[in-house]
Amino acid sequence: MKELRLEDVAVARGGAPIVRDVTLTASAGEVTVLLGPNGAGKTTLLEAVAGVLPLASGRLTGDGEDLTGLDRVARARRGIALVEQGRTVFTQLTVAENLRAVRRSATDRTVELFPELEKRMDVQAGLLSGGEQQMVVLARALAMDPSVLLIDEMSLGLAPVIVKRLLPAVRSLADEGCAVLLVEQFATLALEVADTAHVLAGGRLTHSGPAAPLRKAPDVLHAAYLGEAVSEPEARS
Ligand SMILES: Nc1ncnc2c1ncn2[C@@H]1O[C@H](COP(=O)(O)OP(=O)(O)OP(=O)(O)O)[C@@H](O)[C@H]1O
Repeated sequence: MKELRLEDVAVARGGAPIVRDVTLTASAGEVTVLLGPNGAGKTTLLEAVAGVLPLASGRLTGDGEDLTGLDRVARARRGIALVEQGRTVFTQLTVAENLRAVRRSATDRTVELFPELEKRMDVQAGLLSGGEQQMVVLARALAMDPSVLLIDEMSLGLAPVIVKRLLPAVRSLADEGCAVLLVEQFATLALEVADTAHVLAGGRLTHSGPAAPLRKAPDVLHAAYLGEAVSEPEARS
């Protein structure tokens, strides 16, 4: 899949509208970051894209094909993978077993991306550091060979120095052709690897545009987090 598109998407939880009017595209070869304050609806939106939650209205398409009516399994078959919040490794299994549970050859690819895991393959995943566990989670998602990777706050509970190690790996996945849609709380770090940025506040997009200008415009980002309608940073005087 080269292009995943959300058109006027609304999502509800327990009958309560959480996300509305979201239109955005995630393209192959790019990192699209979704920023925004806690409770804005970012997880809700990713879950709706993955098919965990239904869309209340709007459309989801992959290269023009309507995916809206497909369930999670059918979307996964189309190449959409979700890395959920929380480091969901099998703690009792070794790193290698965690990876092989998805695909036998997954360990080779993992070592390419995260050489530090090479010596940890026979260690129980539950004994790894948080950062290493997140590497295993990412590697498992990759083993499914997704064309669209949805990543929900992989940095939760991790130190910025670890996040700095993980985000370039996410960038390299996009460079290899994956369309990455990344939800991230470390906005500054995420913008460094992103091509396009969207800010979700109060369930609506308050900013959409290229990531690069936002790196130098914390005030624009701040306003978007507060839910204010904002102009493109380049357009400001
Ligand atoms: N299972 C649920 N049932 C009902 N409402 C929920 C449920 N989970 C989350 N919510 C509500 O939906 C809103 C959006 O939550 P969501 O987790 O999508 O936001 P988020 O932007 O990902 O925030 P965070 O960064 O805190 O994870 C919040 O107001 C939250 O209270």
